[in-house]
Amino acid sequence: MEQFLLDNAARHQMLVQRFKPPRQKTQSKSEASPSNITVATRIRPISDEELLSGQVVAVFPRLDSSGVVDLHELRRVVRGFPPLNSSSFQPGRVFSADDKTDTIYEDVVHSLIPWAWDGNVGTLFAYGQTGSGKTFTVRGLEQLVARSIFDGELEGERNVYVAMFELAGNSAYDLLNSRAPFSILEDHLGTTQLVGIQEFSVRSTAELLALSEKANELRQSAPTVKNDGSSRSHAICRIRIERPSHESAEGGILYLIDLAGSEAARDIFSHSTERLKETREINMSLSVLKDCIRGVADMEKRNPSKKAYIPFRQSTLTKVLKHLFDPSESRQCRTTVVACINPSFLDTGASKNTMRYAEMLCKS
Ligand SMILES: Nc1ncnc2c1ncn2[C@@H]1O[C@H](COP(=O)(O)OP(=O)(O)OP(=O)(O)O)[C@@H](O)[C@H]1O
Repeated sequence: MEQFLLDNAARHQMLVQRFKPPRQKTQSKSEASPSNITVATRIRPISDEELLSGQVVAVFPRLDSSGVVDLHELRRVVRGFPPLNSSSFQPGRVFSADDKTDTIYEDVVHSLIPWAWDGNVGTLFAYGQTGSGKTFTVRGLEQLVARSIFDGELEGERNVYVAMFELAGNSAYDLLNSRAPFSILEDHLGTTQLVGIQEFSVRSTAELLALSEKANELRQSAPTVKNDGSSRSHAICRIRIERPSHESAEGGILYLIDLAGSEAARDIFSHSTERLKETREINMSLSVLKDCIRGVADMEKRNPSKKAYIPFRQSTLTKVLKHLFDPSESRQCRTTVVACINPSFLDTGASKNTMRYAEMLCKS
């Protein structure tokens, strides 16, 4: 299929130029949703390397601020010229290739900071296919978060503590302690404890960024078909914010989560047995996470008082984030999901899946 697309790149571009978008009937619900989940989609720029290899852009946000994204694929036919198959999505607040990380921060992430500062739980997930820009986005956001926390605009005194770790399969590694393994256990009160992880007190933006840099160097990566430096683990930065006068109370928490990239079946044909197992584990944990986020969104929307079954015990990632997903938890949580998209016409299958999921979260 890849070769077929590369051979027909010029036709793809010609048909895309002729495309006349139909009127969209429904409105995007992104931030207006009453749910505590904000959904955004970031379409990264196509790289020079991708252009040089003959790839073209297939994902286009409409310019009319309707929040609609058009995706175009060439259909393979037995006889005649391949026609264009176009589909459209409303995957939340849309950020295009020209939008900087600062804009995303201001629009959908910044509000999580005072929320956590006031003792609540704010979580940011970057989700998407391998090579779609998750690490780029989360690292950029981490810097802006670090500045906001210490720029003096937030009221009151707080102690800030940071832990950074990665989850690979059922294992957890401390990224601020030479990747030392640690355990994830539930205590007698049902609270998830990260047993043996090191947490550091930070007092300035520079201290927080230095820790983030250190953690990033230790993160597990391996080449995938789509990304030479692909992250093969979920990386989690946990920022705990404690009021000195309320040390016994639970502090606010901010999680910044760079999820491992999912890989499509056609991209894993050359993997070793170990890499296949790793990919299966990543895809499984992403699937459980999706079910959990969707479950919470559904529950909030349909009947907040009725407890629903949310399968958070089925993966290490969702066990760590139990407070988000366990219906018996009482902490106030707000979540932002940034769905990341590689705009290349070679990645349309994954891009469709990512946008469908974002769309579903907006509608739930
Ligand atoms: N908004 C952007 N602007 C410019 N370059 C970007 C942007 N987003 C991503 N890139 C570049 O695209 C490549 C892939 O991005 P990145 O490594 O962040 O993907 P990923 O989704 O984290 O991949 P994986 O899941 O495989 O780790 C990198 O070279 C990155 O620098």
